[in-house]
Amino acid sequence: PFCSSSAFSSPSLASLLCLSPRRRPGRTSPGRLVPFDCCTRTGAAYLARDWARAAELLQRALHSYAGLRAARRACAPPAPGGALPFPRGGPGRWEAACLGRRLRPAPSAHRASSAVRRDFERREPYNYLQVAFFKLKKLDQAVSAAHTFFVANPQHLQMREDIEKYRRMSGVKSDSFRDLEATPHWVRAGVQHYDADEYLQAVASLEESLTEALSALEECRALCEGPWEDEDEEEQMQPGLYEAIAGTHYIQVLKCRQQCVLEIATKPGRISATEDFIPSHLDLLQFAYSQAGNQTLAAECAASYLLFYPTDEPMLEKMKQYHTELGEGAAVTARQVLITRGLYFLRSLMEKKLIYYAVEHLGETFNDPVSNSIILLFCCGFTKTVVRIHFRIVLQSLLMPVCACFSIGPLPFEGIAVTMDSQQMNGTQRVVFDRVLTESECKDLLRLTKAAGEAGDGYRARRSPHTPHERFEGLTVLKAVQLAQNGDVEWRDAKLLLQASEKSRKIIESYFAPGKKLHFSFTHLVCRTAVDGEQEGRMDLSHPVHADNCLLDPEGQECWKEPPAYVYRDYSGILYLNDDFQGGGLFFTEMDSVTVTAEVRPKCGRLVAFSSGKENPHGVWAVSRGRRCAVALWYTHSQEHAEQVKGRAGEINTSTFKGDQIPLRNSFWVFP
Ligand SMILES: O=C(O)CCC(=O)C(=O)O
Ligand SMILES: [Fe+2]
Repeated sequence: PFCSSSAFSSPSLASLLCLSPRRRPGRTSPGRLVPFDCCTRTGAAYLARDWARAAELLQRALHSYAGLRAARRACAPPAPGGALPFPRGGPGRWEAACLGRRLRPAPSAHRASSAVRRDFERREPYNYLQVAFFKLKKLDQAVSAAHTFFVANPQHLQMREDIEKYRRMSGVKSDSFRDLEATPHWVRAGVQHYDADEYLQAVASLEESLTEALSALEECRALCEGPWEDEDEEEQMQPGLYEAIAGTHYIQVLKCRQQCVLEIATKPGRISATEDFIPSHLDLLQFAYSQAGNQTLAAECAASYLLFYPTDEPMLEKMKQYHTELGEGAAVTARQVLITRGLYFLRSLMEKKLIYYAVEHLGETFNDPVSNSIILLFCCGFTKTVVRIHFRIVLQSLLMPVCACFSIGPLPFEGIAVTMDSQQMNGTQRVVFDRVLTESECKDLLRLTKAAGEAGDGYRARRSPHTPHERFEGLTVLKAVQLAQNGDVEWRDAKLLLQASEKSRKIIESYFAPGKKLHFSFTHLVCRTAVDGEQEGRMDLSHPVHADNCLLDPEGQECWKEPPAYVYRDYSGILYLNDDFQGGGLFFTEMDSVTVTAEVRPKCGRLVAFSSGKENPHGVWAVSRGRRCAVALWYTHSQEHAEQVKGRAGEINTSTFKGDQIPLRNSFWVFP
């Protein structure tokens, strides 16, 4: 009955759904208030008739809006001349600091256009919410949303009609007609008492609502993940626990909990039971207790608050004050029941312990380029084994946003991004990483390619082995080192080539084969240059379609893993250095060698990596102008086939490496 509902014809539809361009919502993390003006996505979901998503986003926005108002209320400075002393810095600063503490992202991110604010004041989102719930066949929730809207908009004829329809519907209970915005009596009482300086009553009400919030959160936890391990036990931090909650199950737990908290937040008679609610209450409580003269409990609330925001300066300051007031001997501890909550909220202790655990147990895998993700997974309760199993699936999945709540220190290879994974490249074992090299590193390596043209090995600027329309210059690592020793190229550049190859090796190893060693098989710096005057009507490729470790037979749809193919190569990588040329894209095909499944445009710092077998036939489009340079890398699991600078360069003078060797010491390059 609601297709013609007011929700679809409301004049403010455009503003609520943000059909006009609007600033994107800020990045958010769990446990933090989402700016309530997150309607761009709501609008998209709504218009796409993705009711579940629309309902979720609307609820989240409503919840954030409520949180914002609560924060404003709680942060309103005390009236001048009242019983309270004026806080330091004056009321304006106090309010700003208080809001800053409560609202994350920053208060400015919560600013919404006046049209959207008006819509929220008029409870417009409930109108959309009722449609979404109705479509989702969640009648009870649809009715309460409709009722909530109607309470604030009794003149709304369309809604009046809708409400009547709901009333006549079988399966709709009369207690479904709830006002979801009605403030529970004890919250109201708490606020009133607070305002009236009746701190003791305020304390009682606030304690009651805190208990209520905790039990609501507890309910979600129990509902979603079963009983907790004994909170007091140090074992909690042991890997065993994470084993127990690891894997896909944990993803489900996280999803379930989010959903549950959301539902509770919009239940009638309940304050929003998010975790942010707890520290806000503790802040109010510590103030109320101290005003009521109970410094011990005030200090306990302050200590509990610090579990959530351990670096909050005003609270640390107060804590100091309480210590002085109570005397040195008095033990001030946080509330026992809040310890896990605090941990949960911040995850800081857990995070640290897990990182220590990871450092200790993960060894080299930990030091890999995607260790960001590994640590995040660890923080989310994943074990080493599970990390391995779920590694690739999990990276792109919901876990990333869910877990991205920790700030972690600088990591090796920080800043590298996975731009495309196998799925996005329509294949298996394919990936594109970006930012593996900086612009200046690309420049330095390009300088080396000049030497390749003059004195490089292999092709020495001869015609390409693949096409007469391009020149091909190659420089092996070995040759680069020799040239550096002779002073023909800068030593620093040669070393950079070694380092870049090692970095790529680590990246590829940890992405595709964590825990299993990958050795260099062959490495060279290659440039392909279009030969002027030979590009007209060109139909050939710069590099014909092939697989790297077998002989491709497109007709037979086979790939023969036998010599002369380099059958021991397991993974291939190409680290690109530039993009100032025409053509030259790398592409992947099916086994038929003609059906293109993915393309990669080279650019500085981009590393494409893939398994070297028949699952990855690939080729390079003709380079029709300019010069295309890359480091081509092949890796093998077989130690026997490991490329050794030493083995093949007997004449290398090892003294060159002295002192210079440090950055390469742990690399897989084998020096004398
Ligand atoms: O340079 C490229 O993009 C790919 C080269 C390649 O496939 C090869 O050398 O085997
Ligand atoms: Fe290749």
